[in-house]
Amino acid sequence: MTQPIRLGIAGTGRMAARMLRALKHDPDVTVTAIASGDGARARWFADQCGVAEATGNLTDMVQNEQVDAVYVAGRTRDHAAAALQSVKARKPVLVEKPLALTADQARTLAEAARESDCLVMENLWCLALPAYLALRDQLAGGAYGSPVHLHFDFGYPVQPENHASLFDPDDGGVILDRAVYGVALALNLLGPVTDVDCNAQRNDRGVDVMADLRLHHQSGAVSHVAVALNALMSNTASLACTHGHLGLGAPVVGAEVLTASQMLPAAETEARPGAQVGLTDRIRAWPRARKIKRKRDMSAGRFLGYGADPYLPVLTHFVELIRGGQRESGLIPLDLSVSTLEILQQARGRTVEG
Ligand SMILES: NC(=O)C1=CN([C@@H]2O[C@H](COP(=O)(O)OP(=O)(O)OC[C@H]3O[C@@H](n4cnc5c(N)ncnc54)[C@H](OP(=O)(O)O)[C@@H]3O)[C@@H](O)[C@H]2O)C=CC1
Ligand SMILES: O=C1CO[C@H](CO)[C@@H](O)[C@@H]1O
Repeated sequence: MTQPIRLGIAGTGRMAARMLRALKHDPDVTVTAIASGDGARARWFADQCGVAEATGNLTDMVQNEQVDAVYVAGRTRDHAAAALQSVKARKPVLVEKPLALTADQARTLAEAARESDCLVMENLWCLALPAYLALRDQLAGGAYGSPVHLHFDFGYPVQPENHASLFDPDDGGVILDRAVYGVALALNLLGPVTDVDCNAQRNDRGVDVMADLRLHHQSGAVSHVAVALNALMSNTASLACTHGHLGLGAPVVGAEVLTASQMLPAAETEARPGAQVGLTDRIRAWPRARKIKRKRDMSAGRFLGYGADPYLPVLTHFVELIRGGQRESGLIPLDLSVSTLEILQQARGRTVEG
């Protein structure tokens, strides 16, 4: 029988705990060690989670023979350095989103990964969800024509007292934390970006809490990515194409519903001056019929479940890459992560106060 991958986790926060919960559903992975900036905290966290090894020294963990691969789950500002340590030890590493704090850090990490032939993948977990894969397949199939406009919004209110990292001026902000998903999807679906505009609201510490990004793609398409830490948004994605529309239902980060509707040029009807009122017009004039149609439209959409936990598809993908000796993910390539960070950085720098 194949032995489970022995994973070391660098981090003791919310996401480290959340991923440990997801991993309970994955018999292919066992967590053998925890690393933290603080040894006592690592021990406490490991004890809470039933993990044997704990250390306050990340180098010790990545070099530990009981660790085959590493998951970097600490603060965003520490991602690149932690992942580099893993690359130096030639251990495959899954790095929380965003891959790094800056585009330079991301590029350095990507180069090191390629030079060392070591697998590095950003945890852009949504891209591995069945609904996202189906969206890409539908678009590639060509039946909806060419993509023209993407709208993606992700926001719900969170309080600084419960989410210190998100509101830390050296680490957080909504652009890095939440726009990362929409920007990665936009690049994935609509290709390279030539120009970025951004409007944002900042709190009294200068942290961006709401942002509205507009990406101009080389193809001529436009993406609109809106994100918030201070408001509830629709949490949906909507892709307008020349021959139809594809959409991801709420919650877009974790979507399980794909909607689709086609409108082929042949379906366009000409206005017919003086035409008689037909059956269709009579039905349309009946409010009850419109209500039934609306109910049907609202429930339309394919349910594409992710299984027991939304993080399982990306974990399964990571394990498959390791088992297959792959050095990079085709689904979440490093170039995508680097380009995403370049855009996030431009948006952060180019922000016009809103
Ligand atoms: N993929 C996803 O869906 C999500 C990803 N993330 C990403 O995960 C990363 C971590 O986010 P998250 O786990 O929410 O952040 P947390 O603030 O919960 O934890 C981050 C780090 O802060 C330190 N820390 C946490 N709590 C305490 C405490 N009580 N006392 C002292 N230190 C503490 C720990 O450092 P140490 O490791 O040194 O112990 C921990 O690793 C971010 O990069 C974020 O973008 C976040 C949420 C969801
Ligand atoms: O990446 C993320 C996914 O969703 C979280 C909340 O549910 C965000 O805050 C987070 O950073």
